[in-house]
Amino acid sequence: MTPYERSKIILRFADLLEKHSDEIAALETWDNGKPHEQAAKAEIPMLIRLFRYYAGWADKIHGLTVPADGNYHVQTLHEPIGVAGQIIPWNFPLLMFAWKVGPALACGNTIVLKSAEQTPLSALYVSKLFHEAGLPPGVLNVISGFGPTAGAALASHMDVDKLAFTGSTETGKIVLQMAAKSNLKPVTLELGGKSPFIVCGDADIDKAVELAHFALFFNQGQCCCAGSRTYVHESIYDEFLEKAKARAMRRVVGDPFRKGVEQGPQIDSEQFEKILRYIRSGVESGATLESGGERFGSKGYYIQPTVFSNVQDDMLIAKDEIFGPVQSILKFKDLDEVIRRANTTRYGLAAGVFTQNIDTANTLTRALRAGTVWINCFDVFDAAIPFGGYKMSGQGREKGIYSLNNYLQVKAVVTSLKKPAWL
Ligand SMILES: NC(=O)c1ccc[n+]([C@@H]2O[C@H](COP(=O)([O-])OP(=O)(O)OC[C@H]3O[C@@H](n4cnc5c(N)ncnc54)[C@H](O)[C@@H]3O)[C@@H](O)[C@H]2O)c1
Repeated sequence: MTPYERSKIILRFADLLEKHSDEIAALETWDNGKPHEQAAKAEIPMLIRLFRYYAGWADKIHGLTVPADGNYHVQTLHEPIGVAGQIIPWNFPLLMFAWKVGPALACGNTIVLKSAEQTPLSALYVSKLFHEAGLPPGVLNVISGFGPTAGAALASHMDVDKLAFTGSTETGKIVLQMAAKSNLKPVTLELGGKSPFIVCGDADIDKAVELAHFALFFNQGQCCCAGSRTYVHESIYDEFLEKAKARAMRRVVGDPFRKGVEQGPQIDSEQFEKILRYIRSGVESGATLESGGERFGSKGYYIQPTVFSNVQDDMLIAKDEIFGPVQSILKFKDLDEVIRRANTTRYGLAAGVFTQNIDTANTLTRALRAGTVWINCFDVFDAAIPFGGYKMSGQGREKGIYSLNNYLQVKAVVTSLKKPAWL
């Protein structure tokens, strides 16, 4: 179909998302356990915005004419890559669906998307809306299934032309190998992180406390880019710590459908147990437990908002991705030191910088080895902003203009010219 027709279908889909946003937000909370207010007020609007953004791209994708030596007319065609295989995780079921499906459809591909086994519900529901919007049968295929079977089948399939994966670094390595061993399909990977959140001595402390809290605890701490290493300058460390602890203790945990609740349960028993093991490891390795540290209540996979101080870089809680509501606060003395320490990680997804000094901000921006640097803000996920990791946080970028290349082939067409009027 023409790009304009594709664009109109995606726009109609966005309208349907808007129309059904109440039940979609409820489904997302049922599926994942995240606070309903978060799904309704933050995530569903972002979902709709992202599809409208990519609807706008559908009819603006084109190649170039290229000047070359000799009597030739040279052009590039930007073709759809073909069948896109997409594997997504459970922490943001619909946003991850959008980051994958939006650009792939805008570029004219067909899709087989596998949702995470913990959260199959909302992706199925919105796919039905896509068909209502006029997407022909067979273009978007959503399957529910387990990783080592359904996911592996996609990664190693000879007729899948491109693979986009979001999940753990461990699984990312497995699917990359599968792609290499099958048909060498290109792979984009969005993987784990251990992002530093750096609070300089001149920062607005109250704002920094609130944003550091948000950076870590948002979505039950289940964010790949969570600010999970809070580095605080020694001159403000004590004040920051007291306030960060007080903020964590005020965090409202409970039934995600209840108004005002900030934190729901973790996704499943496996993650719940893993987080509690990391909390025990923090205590055993000598970090100071300032607040939380235990299960919240006696029913469901709820965990108390937990804050550790006196965290050292070589502790497991400072090195591994915990993926839970556990904030680690570390002290630093000077800029060179914090740059070195922030970069000493196998990950490189994101970083937060809090300072009122533009020179400090500029120095840190260029020195930090991370795919996103947020300055005096965090978790800004506009559809146009590329997202992805350095090092073992992944390969390639999603969102924005950068995602289009993931779903296109470039064909060079060279035509011999007999009597060119000009070259
Ligand atoms: N970078 C990002 O944008 C981003 C976003 C969300 C989550 N994550 C990362 O994901 C992790 C948590 O999610 P998880 O536990 O669901 O990760 P996971 O890697 O186990 O699962 C992610 C997806 O991969 C599938 N999968 C699992 N094993 C597979 C296999 N052998 N072959 C093919 N597919 C397989 C799963 O079914 C699921 O759909 C965290 O480490 C987090 O940082 C990263």
